[in-house]
Amino acid sequence: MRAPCSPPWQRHIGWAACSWGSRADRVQAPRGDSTTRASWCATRLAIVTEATSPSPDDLSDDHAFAAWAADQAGEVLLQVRAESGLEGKELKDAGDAAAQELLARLLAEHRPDDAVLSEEATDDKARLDASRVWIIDPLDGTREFSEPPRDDWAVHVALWEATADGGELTAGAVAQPALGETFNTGAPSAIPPRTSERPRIAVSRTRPPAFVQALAAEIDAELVPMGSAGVKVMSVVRDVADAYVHAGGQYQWDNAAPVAVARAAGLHCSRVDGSPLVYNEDDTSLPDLIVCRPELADQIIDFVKRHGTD
Ligand SMILES: Nc1ncnc2c1ncn2[C@@H]1O[C@H](COP(=O)(O)O)[C@@H](OP(=O)(O)O)[C@H]1O
Ligand SMILES: [Mg+2]
Repeated sequence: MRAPCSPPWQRHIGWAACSWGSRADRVQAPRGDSTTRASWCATRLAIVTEATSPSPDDLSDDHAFAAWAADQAGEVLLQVRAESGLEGKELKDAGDAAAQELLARLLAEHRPDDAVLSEEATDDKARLDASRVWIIDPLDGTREFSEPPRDDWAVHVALWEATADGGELTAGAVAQPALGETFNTGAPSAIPPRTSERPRIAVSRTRPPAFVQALAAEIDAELVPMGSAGVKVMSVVRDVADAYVHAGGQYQWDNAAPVAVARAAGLHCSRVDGSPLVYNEDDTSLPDLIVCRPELADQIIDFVKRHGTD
């Protein structure tokens, strides 16, 4: 029996591992190309999650559904990482495929009338005429996912809804499975008081934009590199950083759910020039953003207006 203080995802993993057999006779992914192995993982692992469904009443709430779906995909990803025996690109592909398969299935089952925009699926332009669109990134920080024991990877689930003058993000969740945390708009985070006098700016660990170094020098900030857009936004929610500043490329799925969660927590979210972040546009590219404590926004936007992002 597992210790009662284990977080839910650990208890779930224990149950899932048992359902596959003991360590000695555990079923291993088949040999073969990465597509075959990824598909094996997706099928086998998706089955595991069915036992943890909450009641349909709970799931009629979009905030609760987003949190639950992100959490479920996170558990599957933890299992792929721990149980598949895959590494490197095969592990990335298996994670992407398993989380996509699960989220697509949960959305089809619980939100059959809604459109979906996913990093891992063909972009069905019917979403442009839909009133409700789920914008999902089944695995953000894919590179870090494939480098155990790194914990800077996430699952993103956001809901965009049409309004009279366009549309807006109305619900969202970001799971950080390796931390056992799922941040969501149903229970908005209270931002802790700032613990660092010197601003901390979260940046991409592998491709930090050059202008952010100049920004940091001007406002006497420290750069905090990490993987995953969702993890960087949640680092501001968690008071691990005070701002996330990015430019040079990103897509709607990379930042929709993180922005929904950050906004609900009262953080500033905008493009780097201060203009609004607009979702469910035809072009999936949404290449830059700022998420920060409100008191830092003017300084950052002013820097970009003076220096640009090149
Ligand atoms: N210049 C760029 N062009 C396109 N996508 C980018 C990008 N910089 C970051 N991203 C995407 O943003 C996410 C976070 O990246 P990073 O960890 O470097 O900050 C990653 O998503 P995925 O992991 O879902 O592919 C990555 O692909
Ligand atoms: Mg991503």
